[in-house]
Amino acid sequence: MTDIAHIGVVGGGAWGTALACLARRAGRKVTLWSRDRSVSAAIAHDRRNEIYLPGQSLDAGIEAAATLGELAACDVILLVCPAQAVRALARDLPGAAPVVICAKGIEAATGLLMPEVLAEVLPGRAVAMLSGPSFAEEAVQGLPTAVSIATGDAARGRDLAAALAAGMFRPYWTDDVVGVSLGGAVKNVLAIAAGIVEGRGLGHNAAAALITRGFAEMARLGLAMGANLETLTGLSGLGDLVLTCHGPLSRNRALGAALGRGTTLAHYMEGRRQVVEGEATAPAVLERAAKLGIEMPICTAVDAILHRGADLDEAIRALLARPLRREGE
Ligand SMILES: NC(=O)c1ccc[n+]([C@@H]2O[C@H](COP(=O)([O-])OP(=O)(O)OC[C@H]3O[C@@H](n4cnc5c(N)ncnc54)[C@H](O)[C@@H]3O)[C@@H](O)[C@H]2O)c1
Ligand SMILES: O=P(O)(O)OC[C@H](O)CO
Repeated sequence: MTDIAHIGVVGGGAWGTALACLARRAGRKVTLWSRDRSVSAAIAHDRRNEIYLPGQSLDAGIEAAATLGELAACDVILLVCPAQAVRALARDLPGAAPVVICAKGIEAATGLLMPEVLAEVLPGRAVAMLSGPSFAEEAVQGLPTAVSIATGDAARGRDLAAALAAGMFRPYWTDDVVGVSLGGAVKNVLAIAAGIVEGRGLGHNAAAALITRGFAEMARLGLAMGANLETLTGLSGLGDLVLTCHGPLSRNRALGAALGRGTTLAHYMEGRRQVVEGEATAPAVLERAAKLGIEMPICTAVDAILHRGADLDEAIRALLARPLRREGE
């Protein structure tokens, strides 16, 4: 039995709101903080989050915290903000409770995985990573969803899984923190590529090739960083890659589709409040890969299209014109 009775959620976006609902369904007391107090107030009082989860009825009993300090007595804190905001928010986390990072990305300024950022900001604090194929909209509707929770301490992983599991939400635990952190970050970059394939009308053959060769890139980097193959082929790696590359609910895929149809990045992002993690993570993935001498041609093409003005059709032609090689090489 878990002794995790009270869960703090930092972030009132789509996933923070969904995880707060899931934790309520698991019978936990839940307190949610959002930097926008009108969002947390609406979640708590109206059971709505029309900005990030429009049209969804939320669970009763989520309490709104006006300050992060009000989370000091929580048994666990779920950190559910964009990856690039994790460092700043972690600095302000109160108490000593374990932190479960639910952001999928790599810090652009440092090239660090999310748990590596936490280790710098909160040295000695217990940290876990939650990731996997999980559209917030589906999870909050009570549709079946399975995720991975990674922590170096197996007993803590089991307790966290037990504290969040309920009905249709099924967390697995693992000690492969690097694998779970990396899979969720790289899949966002590849989902932008999958969107481009769709937006450009490149067909189903291309979509399947993109997922397969994209996974090869994720696996090459993951293995070089010490991840386990079973994690990379699991929920947080291949599982989330397949979901995000195919799922119309993906914001990363939607960005790619818009680019494929000829929209510019700046135009697409103008006035948009929802995070598109792959955009900032693309160069960070490549920096990490370069340090290890790992080739990631699809991620390189995505980064060039996003940030270096590369012509989309030229980038696609260049990918297909790469030297032929034995599969698996
Ligand atoms: N939406 C999903 O289906 C889903 C599922 C699994 C994981 N995730 C991951 O969860 C993380 C959060 O995603 P989301 O879907 O909740 O995003 P979102 O765009 O719906 O909401 C982002 C939230 O973070 C807040 N925020 C943004 N910048 C901030 C800052 N600098 N400081 C404090 N708060 C800030 C926003 O106010 C908002 O509450 C991302 O890393 C995402 O990849 C999302
Ligand atoms: O909307 P996306 O592209 O950020 O994807 C959401 C989740 O990460 C899917 O697991």
